[in-house]
Amino acid sequence: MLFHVAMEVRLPPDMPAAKADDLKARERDLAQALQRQGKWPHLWRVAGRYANISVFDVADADELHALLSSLPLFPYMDIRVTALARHPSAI
Ligand SMILES: O=C(O)CC1=CCC(=O)O1
Repeated sequence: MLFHVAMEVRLPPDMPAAKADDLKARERDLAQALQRQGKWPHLWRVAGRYANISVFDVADADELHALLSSLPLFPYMDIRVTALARHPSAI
């Protein structure tokens, strides 16, 4: 099942740089593992914002929630999820 996921990252301005760097490094490692597994087939930067547009390919909303909530940056992200269904005109 495909989900469109929009993530906006909002790190507290007073977060120590070392903590932010650690969170970002762990986020990258997990994101790249999920990409290699085929569960995160699209990851795009939104130009001009600390945000991304992603597509996840997972079994269901429960798996998506488990993945998203395991992301190190999860506590600092505003996440909007849209479930995708096949368009009847898509070829
Ligand atoms: O930088 C972001 O948009 C947040 C993020 C998601 C996966 C990743 O590596 O960073």
